[in-house]
Amino acid sequence: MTTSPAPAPRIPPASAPTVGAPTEPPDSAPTPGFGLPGGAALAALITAPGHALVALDYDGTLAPIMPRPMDAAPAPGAVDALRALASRVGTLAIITGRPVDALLELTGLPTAGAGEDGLANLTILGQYGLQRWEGATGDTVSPEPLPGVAAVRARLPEVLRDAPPGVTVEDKGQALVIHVRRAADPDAALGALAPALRRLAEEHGLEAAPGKKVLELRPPDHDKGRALRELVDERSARSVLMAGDDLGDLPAFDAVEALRSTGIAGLTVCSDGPEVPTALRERADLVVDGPAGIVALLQVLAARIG
Ligand SMILES: O=P(O)(O)OC[C@H]1O[C@H](O[C@H]2O[C@H](CO)[C@@H](O)[C@H](O)[C@H]2O)[C@H](O)[C@@H](O)[C@@H]1O
Repeated sequence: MTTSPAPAPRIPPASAPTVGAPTEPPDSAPTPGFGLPGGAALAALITAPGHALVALDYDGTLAPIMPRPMDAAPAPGAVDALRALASRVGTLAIITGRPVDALLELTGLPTAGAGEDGLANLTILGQYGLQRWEGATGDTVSPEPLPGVAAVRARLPEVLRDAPPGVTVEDKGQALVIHVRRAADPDAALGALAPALRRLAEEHGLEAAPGKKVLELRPPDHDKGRALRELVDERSARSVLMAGDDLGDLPAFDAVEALRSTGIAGLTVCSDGPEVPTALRERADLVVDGPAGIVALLQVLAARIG
C-alpha cells in the first residue's frame, strides 16, 4: 500500500492575513498542521528578519501568467509588498528566468539609485543567476552570452520553419525561449518541436529546459538552486523562504531542503494555479492561491515583522 504525504497547508489570498501560520505570534509554536520544518523557518524569519533571505520567482509567482511575456505585469499590490519587505529583511531576492532589464521594466522598479528608494536589500538574479542587479547601487552585472546562443539563434528559423501559427521566440540575449502558449494546440506544438529543439541545444552546448508552455534553450550549469545557495552563503542567511510555481523553481526547492540539513531554517511556498507541476506543489511546505496569495503572504510577513 502506498500513502500520499499530507497536502501542504493552503492559504487563500483573501484570508491570508487572518488565518494560518503567518499570523502566529513570533514566539509561539507553529500552527498545528503547519508542520516543522516550514513552521520553524517562518518563525525564524519573523523573529530574526535581519538574518532572513526571502526569494521569489517572477512569472506565475509575483505576476499572473499571460499569453505574451511582455504583458506579464506584477499582481496588484506586488511591488508595494516587495518595497515593504525589502526594508524589513536582510535580503529580498527575485530569482527569475527573465533578463534583469525586462524585470525592471515590467515591475517599474527603479533602474538606478535604488538604495534611496528603500530597496537597498533587494537583489535580482536574472536568467537563472547569470545576471545580477543590486538595489543598493542599481548596477547590473551580466556576462557575455555563450557562443552557442548565437549559433542556436541563427539556426532557429530553419528548425521552426513548419511550426504552427502562434509559436514565438523570446530572445533573452543569454538564452532563447520557444513559446507555444498562443498556438491552437500548445502541447501538440511543443511535442512536435521539442526533439529538434533539444538536438539543436545539445549541438551547441546549451540545455533545453521545459517550463509552462515553453522550452528554454539556455546555458547549462546555471539554475535557481545554485543561485539561491550562493546568495544564502554570501549573506550568511539563517533562514530562507523560496516561492515559485514552475519546474525551473524545483532546484531552488532542493537547495532549501539541503540548507535545512546545515541548520538553516527553510520554507518552500508554491504559488498554485492550473499549470503548476504536481512535483512542485507536492514539495511545497505551504501552498497559496497564485500571485494574489503570494502578495497576501508578503504583506503578512511585512506586518508581522513590523
Ligand atoms: O523564473 P520565472 O520568473 O518564472 O520566469 C520563467 C519564464 O517565464 C516567462 O514565461 C512564462 O510566463 C509568460 C508570461 O506570463 C507566459 O506567456 C509563458 O507561457 C510562461 O512560460 C518568460 O517569458 C521566460 O523568459 C521566463 O524564463
